[in-house]
Amino acid sequence: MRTSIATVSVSGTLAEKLTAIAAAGFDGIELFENDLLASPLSPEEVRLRAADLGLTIDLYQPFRDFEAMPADSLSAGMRRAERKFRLMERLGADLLLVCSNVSPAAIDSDDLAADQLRSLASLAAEYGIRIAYEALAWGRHVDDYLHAWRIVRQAGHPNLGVCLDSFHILSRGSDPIGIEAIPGEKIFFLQLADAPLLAMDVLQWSRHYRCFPGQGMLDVAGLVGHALRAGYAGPLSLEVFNDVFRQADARRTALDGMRSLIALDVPEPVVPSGFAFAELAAADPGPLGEMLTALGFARTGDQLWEQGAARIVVREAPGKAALAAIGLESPDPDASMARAEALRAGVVPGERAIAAPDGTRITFRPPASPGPVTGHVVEIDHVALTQPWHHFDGAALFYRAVLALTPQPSLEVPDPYGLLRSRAMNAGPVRVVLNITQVQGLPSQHIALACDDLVATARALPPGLLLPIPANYHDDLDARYDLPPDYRDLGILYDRDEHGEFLHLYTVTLGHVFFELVQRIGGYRGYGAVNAPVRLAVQHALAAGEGQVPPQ
Ligand SMILES: O=C(O)c1ccc(O)c(O)c1
Ligand SMILES: [Mg+2]
Repeated sequence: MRTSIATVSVSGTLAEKLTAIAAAGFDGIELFENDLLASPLSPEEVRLRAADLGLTIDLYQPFRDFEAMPADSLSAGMRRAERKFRLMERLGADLLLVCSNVSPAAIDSDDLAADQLRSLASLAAEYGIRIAYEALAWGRHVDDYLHAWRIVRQAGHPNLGVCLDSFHILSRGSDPIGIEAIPGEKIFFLQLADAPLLAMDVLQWSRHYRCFPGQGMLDVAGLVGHALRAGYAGPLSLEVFNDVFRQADARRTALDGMRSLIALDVPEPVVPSGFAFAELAAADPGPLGEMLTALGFARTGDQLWEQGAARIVVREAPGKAALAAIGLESPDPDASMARAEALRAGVVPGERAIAAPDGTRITFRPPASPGPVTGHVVEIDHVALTQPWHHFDGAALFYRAVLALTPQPSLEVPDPYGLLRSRAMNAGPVRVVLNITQVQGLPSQHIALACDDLVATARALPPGLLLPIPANYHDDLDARYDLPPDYRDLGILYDRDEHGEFLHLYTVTLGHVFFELVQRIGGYRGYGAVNAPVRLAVQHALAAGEGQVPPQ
């Protein structure tokens, strides 16, 4: 299918937007009026620029507050429309989006709306232009797509159809099945946007938090299916209003948008079945090796450390210690790689690996048998990756679309200097936690190792390896739960949910990485996020050289 994107979805001047959109491989654009108004390019120049870049102008928008107005404002509306039709001739655009009226002056009459839209469509026809009528979720009298369709049907003009927008439909909780009752040729345009589930005014939600399909929690793919079954044959067009995208790099955003459209279309994902390994790199790998030894790992190869099914590769490379790569076990590594490439993942030159947006290399391996049992570590429980704030939605889309992980709701965690947003993505035992940092944030990643007995593990660790946890934390824990005194003595953090309990502790940070040791008891599903503020505060204090928290 043809792909399109509204110019409002990416940052920059109109010229920059066009360049970024073309570079990502889109076929066309929805030209937003404000982008044109602010552009020094004439409509003819915009038309030429788009054509040179291989882009068609699929839609011009928005045209507001036209229908169902008192009779005396009709001529002003028609005059305004005629100017826009002439403009569209210059642009070479033949589809105008008309949003349902939000004006307090609008009259609650479908007959009037249909009559006036019929007049508009007749005038448009003289210019070879068609009108796509869209129900805004906050429209004054028309806020539902089926209502908009009833008015279009009543108007009965060949140059009048509906524009369906997944956000307006799904945000109101309307059932998209009704789309299948609309003849495909009367669906003039299909706009796609996802959104996180937020309890807020729908206009604010739409104008600030829309995101690309797969980045939020709406079933955009299901809605596209209904439109295709109705016979819709126009472009799949992304229309995203998002405060972060307005500031982020346009090329990156446009590529994310393209990836989200490809993901709607690619067949069955290849779901990874486990972690094959995590790879750390450091100019001086010595301290990493020492820490792994202290954690009970056996060195089983030149660069390989193993314990149970947990495998850590330690490589010498310039820079401070950092997480460089993740190996995922795949039932079909070649198919995983092919899917990643189809979804425009960057392939690392000379390697069978792809690069995640945060730079982490990802490779796919067939499942392997576990290594030696040398301690209580059983496997890698999760990997936590830090993302810059403006890459968060892009990263979520990458891990969901390319790696077939299922996103969990975002959590917000207070940090001494800001708020950390955290979102887990998982597929069975493969768990990746994306953490957003703020400017002052600590750019650290961590590997969480699952243990079968955390108390025994902690007892065996040499002093100085663990992050010291303030006594206040354990005082509060004691107030809430009746826990073994070992937890306080060993600095173990604790959480529970309706499924079970979670014990965890953290090592000090080496370069940009630290380890977490975790024990899940009875199906606990989370990641101890309630305890993250304590960890972050202690890490900040240590990084600021505020010395050691006094031993308890
Ligand atoms: O927020 C708006 O006003 C607006 C305008 C045009 C659209 O297509 C839309 O979905 C929303
Ligand atoms: Mg829309």
